[in-house]
Amino acid sequence: MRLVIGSDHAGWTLKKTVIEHVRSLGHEVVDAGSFDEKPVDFPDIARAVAQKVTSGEAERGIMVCGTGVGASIAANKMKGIRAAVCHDVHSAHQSVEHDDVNVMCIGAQIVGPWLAQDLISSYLEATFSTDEDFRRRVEKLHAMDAEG
Ligand SMILES: O=C(CO)[C@H](O)[C@H](O)[C@H](O)COP(=O)(O)O
Repeated sequence: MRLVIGSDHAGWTLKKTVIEHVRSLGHEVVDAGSFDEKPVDFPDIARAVAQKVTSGEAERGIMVCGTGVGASIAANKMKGIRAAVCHDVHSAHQSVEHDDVNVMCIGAQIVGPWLAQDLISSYLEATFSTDEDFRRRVEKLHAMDAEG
């Protein structure tokens, strides 16, 4: 899978671990920044991550900020994005299986590198269910996007 991965300054250190882990699982990474510890506004990086997902340049995204909250709010402003903060393994895979989440957000001030790697493995192994209930619900999310 091709993934776009971004962070703000608060997530920058964890992003390096995330990228290494994703590559070790055999996935391709597009690095959307940030590239150092200089303060950067999370909406700018979340926008770049979201655009690479909605354009098809990447299949899914991962965003790391301090809490994951700002990143998920920002990414969800973009049409076609279903972003979620996932700090437990169950949410990391169910968010894809049931909700077709395409940007997972992690808070570097909340989870350590080992849990982050488990979250990412669960997220990447999961696929969207073919169950019609889940498909119908996500169709309703698409309809909400279209309403603006
Ligand atoms: O967690 C975040 C947004 O939800 C950000 O990554 C920042 O950590 C948070 O906004 C605090 O900002 P600061 O510039 O790092 O003090």
